[in-house]
Amino acid sequence: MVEKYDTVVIGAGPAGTAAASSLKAQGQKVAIVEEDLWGGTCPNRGCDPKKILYTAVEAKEQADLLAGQGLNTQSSIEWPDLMANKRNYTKQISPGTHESLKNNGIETITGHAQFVDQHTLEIGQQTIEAQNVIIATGLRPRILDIKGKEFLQTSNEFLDLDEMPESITILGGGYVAFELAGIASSAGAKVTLIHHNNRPLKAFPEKLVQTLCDQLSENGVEIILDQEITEIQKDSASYRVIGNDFDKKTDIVFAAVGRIANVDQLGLDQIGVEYSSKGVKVNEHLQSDVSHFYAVGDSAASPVPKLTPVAGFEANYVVDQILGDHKEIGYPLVPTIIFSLPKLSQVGVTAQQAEEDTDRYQVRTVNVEEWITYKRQHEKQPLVQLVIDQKQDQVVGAACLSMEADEMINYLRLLIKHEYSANEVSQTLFNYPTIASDIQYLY
Ligand SMILES: Cc1cc2nc3c(=O)[nH]c(=O)nc-3n(C[C@H](O)[C@H](O)[C@H](O)COP(=O)(O)OP(=O)(O)OC[C@H]3O[C@@H](n4cnc5c(N)ncnc54)[C@H](O)[C@@H]3O)c2cc1C
Ligand SMILES: NC(=O)c1ccc[n+]([C@@H]2O[C@H](COP(=O)([O-])OP(=O)(O)OC[C@H]3O[C@@H](n4cnc5c(N)ncnc54)[C@H](O)[C@@H]3O)[C@@H](O)[C@H]2O)c1
Repeated sequence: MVEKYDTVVIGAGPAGTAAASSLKAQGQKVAIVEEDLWGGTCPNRGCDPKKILYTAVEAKEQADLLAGQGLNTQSSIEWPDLMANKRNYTKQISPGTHESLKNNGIETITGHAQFVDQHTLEIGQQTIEAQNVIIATGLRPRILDIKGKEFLQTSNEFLDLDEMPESITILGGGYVAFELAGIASSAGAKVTLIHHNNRPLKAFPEKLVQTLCDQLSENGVEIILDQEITEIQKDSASYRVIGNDFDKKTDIVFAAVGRIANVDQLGLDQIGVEYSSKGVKVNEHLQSDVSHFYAVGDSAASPVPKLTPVAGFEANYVVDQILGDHKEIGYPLVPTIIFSLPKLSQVGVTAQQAEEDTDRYQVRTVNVEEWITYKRQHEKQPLVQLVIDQKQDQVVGAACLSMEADEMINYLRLLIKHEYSANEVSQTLFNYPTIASDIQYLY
């Protein structure tokens, strides 16, 4: 007999598990299908393991800045120990997530989901039916279609390296490329980052990106711009990375050139659900062309950055839709961050957007190097950029390059969202001297 469910969720990452758990809690009969690791990218091969590695390199970099300033330190990264620390965390994620879904009364099915018709899907030998479908299958790393592409590795392998090689080359100029470059360089590798045009991290302000690149270069990362790589060759124990006028030997090559949606092998074509490499085409209710098929998180071609908090937000929104709410989705302000060395984060109206309407917006960039927060840490050229709406006399956007950028942008996000005026900020008392108290001097 074919088992029937109210909702089937495909993919057990942050988006899928959040949707399945909420629907079950609301009394639905729910199944969730996962073909690989329960918990998905973020806790197994993304944010969390990356942050464990980053925590050690961040501590090392901060200690290095204080060397000779009263801190005796000879810190270095013991990669195998750090990797053991990471694995100790990640090893319990998949079984733990699976167990918790089962304990919540959700039917968990391991395997690759494939649609037979608009209500029926097969997972191996098993066939199930569902009234509603939520696609939450995430993204996978894009591999460049070049000669020798079989030699390219991805962030998946980087985050599970047994040893840090002497030299590594990273192709790409986005989130992953800059985060891996910082970690590997701090762990002692000679890192080369190769980007195909002259504007890496193009969603972030040019001045801050340029300063980040300068600082990485000073710390030994070779950043090569405007170089299209056409071939990877294997040379006994190493590789050659080859471009038009470029040829470099390296121990390992990573492709960090974007990610593509895992929606091309679900059998969606024959049932009329439209998709592209960006994900399932969705309307403002996160519904596909087939109205009972929803897509959430990384596998939805929605107009927002593909991040864990966004995945959770979209999952909760779709749960409400399925349970009968019909309002259009309205996204909150989404802060973004690159965990590079230093961190680069932004929120709200960007400097690029501001430049398109200079009557309305003013951009103010402040070098906060002399401020106590940064002086005591001996940070080099920390920058904060504010975008001010001159008509409303309100800060509407912010970007920050510093080791404090994560929390600084979290605070600024709240002030922007709640439209705090400079006067209100000056009337607010924060612990001093902290990142929060710095904001009073910025406003
Ligand atoms: C290296 C790296 C670092 C990152 N760091 C951050 C960070 O610091 N902060 C942040 O907010 N975001 C970060 N992200 C992004 C974050 O991981 C994703 O936005 C988040 O995981 C999206 O969740 P999701 O549930 O949509 O997709 P995923 O977490 O990718 O989950 C999708 C799941 O679907 C499964 N699946 C796919 N196809 C099928 C199928 N046919 N049948 C069954 N199951 C299937 C997959 O195996 C996977 O488990 C990072 C990503 C990477 C790669
Ligand atoms: N801290 C975080 O929140 C975090 C960290 C890692 C990943 N992520 C998520 O994962 C997604 C994927 O990250 P990503 O870095 O793989 O993709 P990305 O889209 O951020 O960057 C890809 C980069 O590769 C470049 N590129 C494309 N083709 C190239 C080529 N032939 N040679 C060299 N460079 C080339 C692009 O111009 C772009 O700069 C991010 O967009 C983000 O949603 C988030």
